[in-house]
Amino acid sequence: MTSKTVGLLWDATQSAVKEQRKKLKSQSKKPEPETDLSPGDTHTNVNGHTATKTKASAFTLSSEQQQIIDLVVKDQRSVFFTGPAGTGKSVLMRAIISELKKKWARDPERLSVTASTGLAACNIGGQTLHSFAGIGLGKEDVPTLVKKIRRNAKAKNRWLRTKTLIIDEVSMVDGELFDKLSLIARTIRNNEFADMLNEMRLGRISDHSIQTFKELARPLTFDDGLDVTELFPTRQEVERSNESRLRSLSGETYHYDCVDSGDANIRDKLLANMMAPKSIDLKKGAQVMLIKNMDDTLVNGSLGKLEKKIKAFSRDPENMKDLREYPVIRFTTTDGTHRVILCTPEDWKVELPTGEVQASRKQLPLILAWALSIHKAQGQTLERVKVDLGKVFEKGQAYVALSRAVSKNGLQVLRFEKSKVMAHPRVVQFYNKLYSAESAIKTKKTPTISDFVHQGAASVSTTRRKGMTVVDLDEDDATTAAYSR
Ligand SMILES: Nc1ncnc2c1ncn2[C@@H]1O[C@H](COP(=O)(O)OP(=O)(O)OP(=O)(O)O)[C@@H](O)[C@H]1O
Repeated sequence: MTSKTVGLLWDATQSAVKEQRKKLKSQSKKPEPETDLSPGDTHTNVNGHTATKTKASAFTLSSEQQQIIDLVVKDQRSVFFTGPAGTGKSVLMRAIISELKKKWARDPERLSVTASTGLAACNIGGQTLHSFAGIGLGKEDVPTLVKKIRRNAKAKNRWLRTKTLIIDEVSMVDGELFDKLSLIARTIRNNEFADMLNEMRLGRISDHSIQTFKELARPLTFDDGLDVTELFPTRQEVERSNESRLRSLSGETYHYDCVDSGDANIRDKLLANMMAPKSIDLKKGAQVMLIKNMDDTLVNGSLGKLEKKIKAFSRDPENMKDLREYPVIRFTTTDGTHRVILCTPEDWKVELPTGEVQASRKQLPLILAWALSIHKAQGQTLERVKVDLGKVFEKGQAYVALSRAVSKNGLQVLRFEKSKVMAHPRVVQFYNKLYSAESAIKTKKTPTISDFVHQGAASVSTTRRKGMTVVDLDEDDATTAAYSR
């Protein structure tokens, strides 16, 4: 074998690949002495290992092989590794694949194992690069190939879902094809939804984006029995919606009150904006949202359904005698799988900068989630969102609501109108006043330390303006800017 590529190497140009090939030729003629790899190296040469050649299962990987595995698996670097015959490239490749399979065990689509030829692909249990890419022979130009891939749901999904791409025998991939693949990757993996939101934020929404938003009026259905969360401008609308959905469920209501502590004179005020509610009513079948990060896949914003309640001790060591019934929730996790969790009360604290706790609330980390207020949704990212723009939204609120969605596939928009989503003119003005750090350096005199020396209260703001752009937000701007993140 002559060469391998692991990782997303789409930024390599044809000339860079040629350059690599030249290097490889000279390297395989005259092997270099073994060198240490620094974590920053992404192009590495596998030199001869000293370990005796035994069965794959019987030997340990050399430190050089292990370093390359770490670069790929832990550091997630784009890595090109190669070396003369018999230096352990295939063994290393198998080890990398096995580590990556473990890493993506819950989401196997994230790893794509490919090779330039059918035989090589077979050897590593993968598919050919052409078949992964869905490009046939790949002779057409890039726009035609992109259209071809977009028509093929499976191929498109592979391009979108893959996080790590392995290409074995990469030296057999023609440089021109490599450049085409790089361009295809950039075109297909480009996040159209992020661009649409950005246009909205800057007040320059294109006709194409308007049309795309209008197409999002279609209803969304999911096979895990969970519904979209509808975002409303007011709390009253949220309560009405959640209460009516809860009433429509039959069965017993489970009521949970919070336990607040802290100075009674101020704690209500301090805890007023807390996500965790003072009390919550639940029923079997209720749609809920987790409001705390539990681990990597169960996060603030995860949606779930109440399955039942069971008797359990509170996790509070002081309340070990508190044998209460707590809800068991079936959550859909960030990786699309399901987890069934017993939810017991959690703590939320309001602290002074010194760490002193002023008030705290103990409550289940759950809220009803058929409906949510824009205010509470701020700062959340949601997999499934419904926004009816026919309702009254304040300037900037519609943008916040729509930008809560992770993707347009999980967003339903009713009664879309361009005028409803445009940013506040003052926000647009604010963004127009900004320019890049690079141009700031080019056009402005570089500040010296004397520019920052305090020269009396009255001169502070003008002194600061010498070297950098300071855009003062008055209260009004600050509010609208906060709404337009
Ligand atoms: N860490 C190791 N310790 C001991 N033996 C090893 C180690 N890595 C590889 N080997 C052995 O070295 C031999 C060559 O390894 P391998 O087939 O991976 O090399 P290669 O670089 O892919 O070679 P080629 O380019 O010829 O296909 C094999 O017998 C393999 O079992």
